[in-house]
Amino acid sequence: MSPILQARAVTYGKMDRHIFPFLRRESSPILKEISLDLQEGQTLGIIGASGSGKSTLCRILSGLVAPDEGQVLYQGQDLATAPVQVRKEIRPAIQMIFQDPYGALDPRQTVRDIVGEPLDPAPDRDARILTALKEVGLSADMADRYPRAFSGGQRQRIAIARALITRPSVIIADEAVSALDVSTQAIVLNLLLDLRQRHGLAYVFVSHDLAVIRHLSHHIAVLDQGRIVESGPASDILDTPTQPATKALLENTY
Ligand SMILES: Nc1ncnc2c1ncn2[C@@H]1O[C@H](COP(=O)(O)OP(=O)(O)OP(=O)(O)O)[C@@H](O)[C@H]1O
Repeated sequence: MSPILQARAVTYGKMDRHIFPFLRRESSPILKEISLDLQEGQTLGIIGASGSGKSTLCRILSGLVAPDEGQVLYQGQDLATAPVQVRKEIRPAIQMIFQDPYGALDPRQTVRDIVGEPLDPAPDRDARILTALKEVGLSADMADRYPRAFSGGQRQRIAIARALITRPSVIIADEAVSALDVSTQAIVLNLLLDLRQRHGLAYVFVSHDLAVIRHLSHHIAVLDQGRIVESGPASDILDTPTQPATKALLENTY
């Protein structure tokens, strides 16, 4: 099996150049030589203490931010240096879902506009919006309402519909269920599992909740101060951790 998404020796955030460009002070990078593979149709769980670099890694894997060193490869193509046409084709294939279903949706846009936003104008646009809503269990009559009319779980479904509409192969979910109450979490997780099965999606799934990670992940990578200190099959990492950082996470369920 060949990986669909790979990080190769990714280093990011080496300098405080945004604050004092003239000083160019060397600081410890946020991410250090990160290498990982995401297999097609599988889930890679990412765990790590607060500030270990999980959100930064998500932004880099999604192509929103380019690494300072190293590469992110989608089907072997470098997100940063592939020809423009290739990058244009890759962009819709990797989508992100964020933690905050309230903050992530523009309150002034209808659900139709929010879900259709990643699509270029196309004759089948409206039909695709309604299909995406149906995929996440929302009905067509919800399309003309505004986010404020929905519960947290429904808003996260809207965010998932928006991610699905470009027919991605990879979804990167950064604490995607953390803001939801436990029973809504279970419903949204089962929806994500169902979509993985139906569309052969691969997920990078960041969560501080190890039960959630165990439920979803085939493989797990443990981040500690910007480095991957341990990675492997989910059951190995969770049942027989070898690194102090992993043991601390398991003991504290931070
Ligand atoms: N824009 C930025 N400029 C400077 N430093 C940043 C920036 N974003 C994040 N950092 C720093 O990078 C480190 C990693 O942050 P990141 O948000 O990726 O960690 P995280 O593991 O997702 O944390 P949490 O679980 O608390 O969300 C932290 O030390 C943070 O202070």
